Amino acid sequence: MWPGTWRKVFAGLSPTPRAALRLSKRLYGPAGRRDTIFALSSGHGKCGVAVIRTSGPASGAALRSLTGQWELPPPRAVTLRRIRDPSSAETLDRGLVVWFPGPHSFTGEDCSELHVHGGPAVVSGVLQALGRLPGLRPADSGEFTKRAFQNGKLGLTEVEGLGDLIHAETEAQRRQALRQMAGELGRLYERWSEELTKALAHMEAFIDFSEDDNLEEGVLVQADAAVQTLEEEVKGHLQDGRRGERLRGGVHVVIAGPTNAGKSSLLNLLSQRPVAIVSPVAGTTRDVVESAVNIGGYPVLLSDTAGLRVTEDAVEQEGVSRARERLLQADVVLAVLPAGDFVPEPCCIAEALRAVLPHGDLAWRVPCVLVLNKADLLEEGHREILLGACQKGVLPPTCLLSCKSGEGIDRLLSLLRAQLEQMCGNPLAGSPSLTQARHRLHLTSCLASLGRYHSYKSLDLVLAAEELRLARRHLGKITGRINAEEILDIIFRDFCVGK
Ligand SMILES: Nc1nc2c(ncn2[C@@H]2O[C@H](COP(=O)(O)OP(=O)(O)OP(=O)(O)O)[C@@H](O)[C@H]2O)c(=O)[nH]1
Ligand SMILES: [K+]
Ligand SMILES: [Mg+2]
Repeated sequence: MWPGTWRKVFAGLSPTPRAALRLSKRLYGPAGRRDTIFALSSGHGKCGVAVIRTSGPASGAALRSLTGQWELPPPRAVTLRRIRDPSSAETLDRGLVVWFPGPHSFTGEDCSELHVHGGPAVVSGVLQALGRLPGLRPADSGEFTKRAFQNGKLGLTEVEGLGDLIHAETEAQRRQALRQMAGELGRLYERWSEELTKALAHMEAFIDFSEDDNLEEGVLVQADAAVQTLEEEVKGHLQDGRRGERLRGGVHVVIAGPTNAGKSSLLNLLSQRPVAIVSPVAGTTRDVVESAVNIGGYPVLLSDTAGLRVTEDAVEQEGVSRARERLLQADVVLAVLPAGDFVPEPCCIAEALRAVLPHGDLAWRVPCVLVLNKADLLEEGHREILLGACQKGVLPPTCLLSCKSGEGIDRLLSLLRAQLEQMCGNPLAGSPSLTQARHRLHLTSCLASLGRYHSYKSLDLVLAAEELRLARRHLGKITGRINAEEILDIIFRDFCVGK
């Protein structure tokens, strides 16, 4: 049997304001307690099933109001219920409901989920009904995740991993995000933080008690050794060629070469759609044309650029200077040359490649793949001459390609994949990579503090200990153990509503 007040609410009778306030306090807790938030957690637009989530102390009451049943479903079990508008008792849908009493929920608070039919009218009907319940309000972007963090359910690096998982577009990105979300990166930083704490404790003990004889001699040496080991580890972690960040943000591959080599044709071939204009007119491409593609599970941002040549045309000159600029930002260069230019005399390939690469340097720090395009136009026997020439000497990995017939595309893809693998690493192997510029910033500051610790340690132990404390603070900012609202806002801003 329901309590009398409940029966009144369910009968659609509105209680007096005073009684309503009392009722609301009984059901939803006293004012000043945390709001209960709700949002559509699945994607927007028409879909088969939409998931609406609530989190906060009034979640249970909201579920009771919407299902019209006093009895809450068993925890974490999916139950079919009629979902109704509490004020009019009108049926909005029949759907699945799940009750997650805190602390065993995503946010750590009482949570509920309503799985309803994904039509816009059903979804807006349920959202409006929720909005009319006392103590409930629509969630802000990332608020569910923020509450999970504040209730200790997730560390900051895990939160970032979750955000990356939501945005992951390729398999390698997904693997890296899952690993970070599972807490591996966070645990690494926490271990470092603990080691610093230990070293700091030893130093402080020495500072405070070294007058007494009962302190071991080796305490300071031990702390110093621990700091040095840590320093090496942090340095190694930072010198990872930005693999985690590259995998997260995409590898920048720049297509460059002389006019009419087939650069735009190659962009279109790799993108599998006509992204850029292709024409027999030399100097067709002027702006940098970008296209995001997935190559072997790695995210790649391809840039097609203006053909490199000396020209009187002011617009084309601007195109060429943009191409040069983009080349300087490349992670990998795809240099495209027309194969026919180098037969039967293949001697000047290196010369032509130098004209493409920055500073005319074949040993430039950025990896390069050489594409000899329009292989379909080669005469019999010329392929062998070219391939033979490319295997010798200073040239980067080379492939003969025809954008027209598709010949050679498999070899090009495998050359590219090899470069990407080397650059991004295997996200499942080895120690986890740092994935954000934010991590790099704090780790660099941490190293700087450790460096100052070394300068101070023989002069002033108190100052040296202070630097260890600062180093630990920098690590803490990565995992969120130091409560800094500004870092939180930066991270949660990237989340969408309902996450
Ligand atoms: N036969 C043959 N023609 C090709 C091939 N690739 C491109 N072409 C042709 O070569 C011409 C130039 O191709 P684009 O892709 O516009 O060359 P581009 O390097 O982007 O040229 P610009 O933007 O002007 O520097 C077009 O007519 C293409 O159809 C190929 O593999 N074989
Ligand atoms: K062209
Ligand atoms: Mg072009």
